[in-house]
Amino acid sequence: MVMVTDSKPIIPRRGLVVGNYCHDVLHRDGEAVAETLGGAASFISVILDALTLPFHTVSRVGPDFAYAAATSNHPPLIIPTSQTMLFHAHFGSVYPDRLLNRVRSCDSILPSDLPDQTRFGFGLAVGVGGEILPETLEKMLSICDHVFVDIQALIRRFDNINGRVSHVALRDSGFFHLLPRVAFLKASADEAVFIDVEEVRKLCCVVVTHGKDGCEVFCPNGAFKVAPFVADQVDPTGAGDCFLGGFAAGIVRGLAVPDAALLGNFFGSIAVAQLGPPKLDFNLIQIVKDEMHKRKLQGIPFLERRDESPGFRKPPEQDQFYASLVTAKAIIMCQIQESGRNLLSSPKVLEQNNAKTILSLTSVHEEPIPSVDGKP
Ligand SMILES: Nc1ncnc2c1ncn2[C@@H]1O[C@H](COP(=O)(O)OP(=O)(O)OP(=O)(O)O)[C@@H](O)[C@H]1O
Ligand SMILES: O[C@H]1[C@H](O)[C@@H](O)[C@H](O)[C@@H](O)[C@H]1O
Repeated sequence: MVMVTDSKPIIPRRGLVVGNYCHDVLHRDGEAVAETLGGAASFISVILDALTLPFHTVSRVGPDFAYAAATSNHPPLIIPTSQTMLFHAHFGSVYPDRLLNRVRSCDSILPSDLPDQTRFGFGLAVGVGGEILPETLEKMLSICDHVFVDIQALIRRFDNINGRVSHVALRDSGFFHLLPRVAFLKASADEAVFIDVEEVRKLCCVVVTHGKDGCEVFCPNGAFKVAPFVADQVDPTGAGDCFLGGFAAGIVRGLAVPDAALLGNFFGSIAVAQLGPPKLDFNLIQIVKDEMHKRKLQGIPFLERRDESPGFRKPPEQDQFYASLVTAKAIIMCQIQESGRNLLSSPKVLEQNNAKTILSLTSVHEEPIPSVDGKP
């Protein structure tokens, strides 16, 4: 368990995002519908940038990397002897459970790739194709105050012939001994079966995402559910990444854990409504930032809150926060729809964006406001 040594208010110092960018080919019901920039680091960058949280990215790609312009703010390390990781994802009614093949792999991220002389306020270990080694995570834990880990970076394994993604038990992954130094471990419901949640929550907080049903948080001193936002799912890819980006940003910006989880659900629901990394308008995201500012807990570092109950109780007036996010989402989705129309009529802009996506966007829903603890 991480020890609390500092009782100063948390200051959102620079973050460190570690995980390879990749190329994704998305197939809906057997048909290739888009090629996009992928990798959890790319989805998370969009969220952290939109919320103006400064961070440094460590990511490896090959010279064939097709999205240099889209990642110019957070450039990857281009390894001349390697190639960019490539995934083929299959989803839709034929594949209700997304099927994922790693078609090409890329070099691992080594501890020596991480900066030596810098200390980071927070870290995100967000590998997609087995590129994060135990020693790399160990170094992250030593140079970052608080580390958020996506379990997909730890337990994925790949078939030697077709690259089909499978999983090993977290206990057998080679990372288990590091859990007591991790702040939050995020797993999707499919991945959570590879851990003993009751055992792991004694070591670090576990956040389990449940797709359209929102998420659950399990900490040593409490567990709760957080309600989802309604979305028309176009592509499930990156939902978990955007969830984690929103959740981590919420924690770093000083929200209570249930509020941060709500923010994760918010960004997860925006992600599934678009193909590839979401496009977010900075001015509209300001609404979300203003709401976050209002909800900020003053003066209590989150790791301290973790050991006390207040950070894990449903915070006062969270339904109001939910309602504000619903309103923000309606505006953001309208804007996305509008820019999608513009993008489709302007192939040049599509190229500039460097997202070779075929955009397919959602309609905006009026959402009922459920109770945020998941109870009717
Ligand atoms: N259909 C949906 N409608 C609304 N919200 C969704 C939907 N799907 C996902 N989300 C949001 O995104 C979060 C993460 O989704 P999910 O549990 O599918 O993660 P995941 O399987 O890790 O995603 P991926 O691996 O595709 O990135 C959910 O907790 C929820 O908040
Ligand atoms: O781009 C995506 C994304 O980052 C997902 O989180 C991951 O599940 C896939 O492996 C990847 O192709």
